[in-house]
Amino acid sequence: MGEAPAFFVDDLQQVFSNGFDPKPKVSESETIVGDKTYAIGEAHEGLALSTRIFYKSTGEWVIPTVLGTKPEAGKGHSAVLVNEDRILIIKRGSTPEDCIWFLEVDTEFVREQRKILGTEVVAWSRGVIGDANKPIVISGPSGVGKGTLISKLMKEFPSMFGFSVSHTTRAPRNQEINGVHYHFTERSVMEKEIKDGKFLEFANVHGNLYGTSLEAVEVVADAGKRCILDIDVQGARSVRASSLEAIFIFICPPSFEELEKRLRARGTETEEQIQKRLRNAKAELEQGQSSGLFDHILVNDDLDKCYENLKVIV
Ligand SMILES: Nc1ncnc2c1ncn2[C@@H]1O[C@H](COP(=O)(O)OP(=O)(O)OP(=O)(O)O)[C@@H](O)[C@H]1O
Ligand SMILES: Nc1nc2c(ncn2[C@@H]2O[C@H](COP(=O)(O)O)[C@@H](O)[C@H]2O)c(=O)[nH]1
Repeated sequence: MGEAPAFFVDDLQQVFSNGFDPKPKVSESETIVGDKTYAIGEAHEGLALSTRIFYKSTGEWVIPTVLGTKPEAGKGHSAVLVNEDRILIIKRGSTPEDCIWFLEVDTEFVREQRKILGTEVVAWSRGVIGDANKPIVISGPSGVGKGTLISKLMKEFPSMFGFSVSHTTRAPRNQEINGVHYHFTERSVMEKEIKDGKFLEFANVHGNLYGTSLEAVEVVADAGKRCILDIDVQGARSVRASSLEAIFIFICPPSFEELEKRLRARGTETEEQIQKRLRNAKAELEQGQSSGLFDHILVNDDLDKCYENLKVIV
């Protein structure tokens, strides 16, 4: 797959064998990936880039399902196939933050989505420069809404962010899937793996052992995504001391009463566990807000507002 390099075409006027009538494009690039040709077009400056796929073997054009945020057209672009599975788009005349994009055409994520949706799929993600590529560490007391915010981010930008799946010795909750939400493990096994140097960080949290394996972070990086870690304040401190350069965000509740309300309403802990988590929350809130460990502190009062602020940071 992907033997042919991509090229840039200005004012493409091509007519294709199946009579497909391509709308006039200001410019269009074509990238050959195996049997398929991905045509990425720019109709007008400011409008989103369009994608069509031409099947050489059948002579047909297909409009794929497009995931992720599409880039806006600029003053033309160049396209280069990378890793046989994504097309690097370099926009002309754009700001440094907006000039590099990737169109995933055959990544693991795209292949999975193709199966789920039963259609041809491509996924856009913005290329990142400098800080924008750093992993994101999200901490805050239990029940503040870290998981909720991370889920929203992953749902809106599925090809951009990847979740670091932690190990834990706590029992799975209903709906939690081993390998997706956590790697659920025995304490003795995890302790051995910690001794063997397999963990970036680990901590005793609310009476259980939690930790981020080096592999969990590598899996996300290997998928070409930006890693998100949901870890407690002790873990954040360990990551800060490690060689992993990350952005640290602390999420606060609007009040302690509201935190308690959310934790109870979630209905996943016993009364004893809730009390333990609330006791620990007091210390975490003090440390989180005063230690200088965190680059950003967000108050999760209104969920949508907090999410918008999170998006601005990341
Ligand atoms: N801004 C918000 N307003 C009201 N409820 C919220 C808000 N954010 C999250 N919640 C709710 O609060 C509960 C706890 O949220 P969530 O499970 O995301 O917390 P968490 O910080 O990930 O907790 P833990 O650290 O224990 O995993 C959930 O029921 C969620 O729906
Ligand atoms: N230090 C680490 N803390 C972690 C990790 N994974 C999760 N956590 C934190 O644990 C608590 C409780 O989580 P819950 O799923 O049992 O509610 C929460 O604050 C998480 O942020 C980890 O790998 N390392």
